[in-house]
Amino acid sequence: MARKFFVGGNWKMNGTLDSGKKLVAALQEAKLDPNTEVVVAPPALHLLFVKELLAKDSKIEVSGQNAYHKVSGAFTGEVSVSQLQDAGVPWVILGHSERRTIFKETDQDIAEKTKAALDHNLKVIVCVGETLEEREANKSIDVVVRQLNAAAPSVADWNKVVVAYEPVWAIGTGKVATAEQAQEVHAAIRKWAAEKVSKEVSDSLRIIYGGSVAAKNCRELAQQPDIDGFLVGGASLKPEFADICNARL
Ligand SMILES: O=C[C@H](O)COP(=O)(O)O
Repeated sequence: MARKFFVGGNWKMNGTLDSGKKLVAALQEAKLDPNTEVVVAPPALHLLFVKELLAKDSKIEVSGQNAYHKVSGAFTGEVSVSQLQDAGVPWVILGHSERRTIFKETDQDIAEKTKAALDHNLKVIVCVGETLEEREANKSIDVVVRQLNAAAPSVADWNKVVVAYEPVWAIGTGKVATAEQAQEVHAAIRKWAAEKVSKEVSDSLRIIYGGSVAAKNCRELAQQPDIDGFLVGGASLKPEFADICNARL
């Protein structure tokens, strides 16, 4: 089954309203591959502004970078899944390694958030990936499988999920995983899906790669059989993001 190429731009905690406006204008002017699904994740404060700017080009959707699983209440500083739904934000990134490492989110937290997001009709980019220490101990696949096993019971409809493999050691470091290293883990994720979920889900699940993706390395990665797109950090703030969206052209 052909899986639609997916490229997410995670702007993280960067930019201003003005720089967001310029990024949107650049995307609207770029000639993007119509066979690529493009999603951008601005900071929470900028989400609605960017969504409104993009409305002229409905092909590009917006995503939250995180959400809290409770619907409402005394959770100062959080944005809930239901608030994203209410605001018409269709996607949310969950389990990003910066949430796991800096903000100490656990596999259980991410499972709860995933369930809540899907229950509120959001589509979810679930992130998994190992640290450098875990890779050096040959535990990359064990770690990713552990993270997926924790999230899987929360998923009733895998069509609403994209899995992002993001080795922590490759994020923002300029050390991109080689195409072979990334493909090996992506193939293991697809095998996991076939065994734990179903062959049908395994065939259709989009597994995207994140970690220092740039215009100069995206094409080789995009040619791997189990790499269905990218989650891009730093380069999503630059004009080269359009080239990354067009990696399969
Ligand atoms: O969400 C994106 C990833 O953390 C990758 O970030 P990066 O492209 O800056 O390495």
